[in-house]
Amino acid sequence: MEAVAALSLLCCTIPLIILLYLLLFKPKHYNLPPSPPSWPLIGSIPAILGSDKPLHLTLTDLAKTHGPLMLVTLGTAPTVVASTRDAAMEVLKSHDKSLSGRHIRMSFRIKEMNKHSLVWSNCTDTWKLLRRLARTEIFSPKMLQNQEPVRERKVGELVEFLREKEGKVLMISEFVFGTLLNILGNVIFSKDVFGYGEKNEIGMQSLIKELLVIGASPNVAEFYPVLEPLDLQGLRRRCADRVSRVNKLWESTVKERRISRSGDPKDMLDVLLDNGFDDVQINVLFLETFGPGSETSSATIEWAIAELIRNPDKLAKVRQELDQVVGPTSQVKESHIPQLPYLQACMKETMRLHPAAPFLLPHRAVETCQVMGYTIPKDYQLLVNAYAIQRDPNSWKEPSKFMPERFLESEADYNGNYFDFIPFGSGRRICIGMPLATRTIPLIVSSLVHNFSWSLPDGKRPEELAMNEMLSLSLAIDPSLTIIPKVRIPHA
Ligand code: HEM
Repeated sequence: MEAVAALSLLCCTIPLIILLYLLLFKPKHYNLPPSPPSWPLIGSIPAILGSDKPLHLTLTDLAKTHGPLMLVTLGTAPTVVASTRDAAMEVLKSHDKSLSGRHIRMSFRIKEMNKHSLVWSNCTDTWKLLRRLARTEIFSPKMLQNQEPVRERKVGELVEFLREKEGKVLMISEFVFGTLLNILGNVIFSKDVFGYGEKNEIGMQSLIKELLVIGASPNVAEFYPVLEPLDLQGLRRRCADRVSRVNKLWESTVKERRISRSGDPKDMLDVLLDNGFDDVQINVLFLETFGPGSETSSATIEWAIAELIRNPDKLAKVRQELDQVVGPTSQVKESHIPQLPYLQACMKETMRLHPAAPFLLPHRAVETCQVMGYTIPKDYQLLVNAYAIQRDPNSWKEPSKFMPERFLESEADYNGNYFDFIPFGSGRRICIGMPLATRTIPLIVSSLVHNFSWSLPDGKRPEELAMNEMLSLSLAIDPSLTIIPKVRIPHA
């Protein structure tokens, strides 16, 4: 009797469980993009872990088998990856609005922050206001021009510091990162935040670096979103701690400016105060300028120097152009950059081969939509594989080679209209810092090339320089570049 009852219970509950599963988890009638083999609960993790390569290379390889739009389920988290120019155009142009949401990284899900975030929020009215302020005021041509002498001064300080280190082995990214923080500090609130030497250091560099490292650490909740509230690895808690410590570093600056604000806006803080932003909003926006602005630019500069060292003939061409346009004993100014086409081609070629954000920032479908004949259900995460696109042999001749010349005759620019080349993204979420980055990065690289010749430690030859990639929040060279400066231009 009991057996019969148990059997009937089982017969009733199994279909119920299947029905619930299909209703809750299985999108019906969806023609989802092709996927590598996927199993319940683990998804395509074996296909990803089976490769010993970093994620951007594994996904580039998988796309060769599964196509330009592929579905990769990591644990239980479905992610659609777009890996060709046409797929990127569909995601970032044709379906820009539907796919413009953000998938917030689990470690950055700090309530107070995300509410006011520019980077992680959907395209809300506040986000639109912030983008407008960024375009028309904070990074407007007028503001950038007004701040030009400060940026040149900050790069001059870097050059002076490096002169004193002539003949020493240096990890160049450390000082470039500090210089970028100072440039950003002056864009944000007209102050330096990094000192070349321990006694001048206020701790901003280490806090920002720690925050980026913690944020980039693998978080099990990315694979099993249901675990997110538990913060099992304590990553969100540690991020929140660094955020509150870094906020304290500019607390008094904001307070003083609230009392003494007057005249035309001269930096980001003035613009935010003029538009009625409160302290919490200001903290979030400062952090979202220091964070994405420093790490991406620093990685790009390091790659550019590494490529030029590895390619002495290209380095010689950059030097020759600088000697002609700037003069052999003068310092580079931002106003020289438009007259330096070969340098600009080197910058583009660096960002093509080594995009600092190889998947852009993660997008999210805000509504279900059809892309290239496949369905992308609401809330699915989307990655645009800029790394694969910018090395696609269908678009680029000898795609793995550093050939700046290819950009001399090309129309390709950073503006997101040329879908083979999207280091800053495209569409409504295109990088807001692009006008600043495209001034600062060539200024720093050209100043380093013009003022110094560089050699590698231990007598290593240029062709022996390893160009291994490491993907954390940005795509970085691994190990960090160490070089020895030799002064070319005596004191100006
Ligand atoms: C080499 C330098 C840089 C690169 C390669 C870069 C790249 C990117 C990319 C790929 C995106 C995402 C686009 C998308 O999701 O479709 C982005 C977004 C963003 N970037 Fe940059 N970036 C750089 C420098 C900067 C700088 C200097 C700042 C600030 C001063 C900045 C601030 C931001 C912000 C706030 C966003 C989020 C925009 C939004 O979601 O609406 N970036 N950047």
